[in-house]
Amino acid sequence: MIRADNLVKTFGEFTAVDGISFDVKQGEIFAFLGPNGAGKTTTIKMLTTLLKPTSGTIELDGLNPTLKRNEARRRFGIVFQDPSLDNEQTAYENMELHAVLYNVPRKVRAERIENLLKVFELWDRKDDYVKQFSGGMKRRLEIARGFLHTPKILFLDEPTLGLDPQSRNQLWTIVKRLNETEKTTVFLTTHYMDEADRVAHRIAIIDHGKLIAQGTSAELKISTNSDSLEGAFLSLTGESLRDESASSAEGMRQMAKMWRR
Ligand SMILES: Nc1ncnc2c1ncn2[C@@H]1O[C@H](COP(=O)(O)OP(=O)(O)OP(=O)(O)O)[C@@H](O)[C@H]1O
Repeated sequence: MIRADNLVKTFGEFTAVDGISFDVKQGEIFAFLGPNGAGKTTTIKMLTTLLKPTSGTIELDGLNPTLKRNEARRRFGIVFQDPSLDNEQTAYENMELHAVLYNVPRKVRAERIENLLKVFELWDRKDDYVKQFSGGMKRRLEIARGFLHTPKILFLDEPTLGLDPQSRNQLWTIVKRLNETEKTTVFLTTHYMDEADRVAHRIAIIDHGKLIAQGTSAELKISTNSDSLEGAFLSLTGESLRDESASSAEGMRQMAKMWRR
């Protein structure tokens, strides 16, 4: 469903993504796990036609998104780190606008919005302004919106950043359920190992722009002789996720991202 072959992205002299290849099957939840600055967002931007690869090829549902940009775009939904909801509109209005933009047929629009708002436990708040929502509710609404046009693939870039454990848990439970019922392929990035371990069918570990391992959580543990994903990660990278031993500058960057929500 998603195939990347020897994908490279350079910014001037700097190589942010350094020759990565992977294959995501239909219906799979695939996690890109890596520390801040590893190249996760750059990869997602290339996969979703927002950045042009320096070299390498991408295939999305059999299409080359660089050549068939609009056709490819119709097949996926994206939820980025930066919030894109309109705070001055209600939850329902945000959904409706997106449905119109993505040509969700008028006949099914209302039903689909109602279903998704119910699944994401926001139906009873549908007429409230988004500015009154908590961070967790906003994230749920963004992801509900991402599912609206029945995409074949949903890209989620660090969707749980800044959420409390309960909201993270709730969000993943819902995404997993939709992955099962709608068979949506999910490509997500995270730097939380427990999330990748719990949610993803397969995990790719990225660091300094390179994929250093990929497989199921069990495969990664076996190949590194570790009893946890964290142990596997440490064994593969020789370091803990940089975020966990964050420098003060990195800490501030994380805080800034959270407050922007
Ligand atoms: N437009 C750009 N120009 C120059 N450098 C960039 C640009 N975009 C990203 N980078 C650099 O590329 C590297 C990878 O960034 P990227 O955002 O892909 O990392 P990430 O793994 O998603 O991290 P985070 O979790 O912090 O978003 C970083 O060192 C970043 O500073």
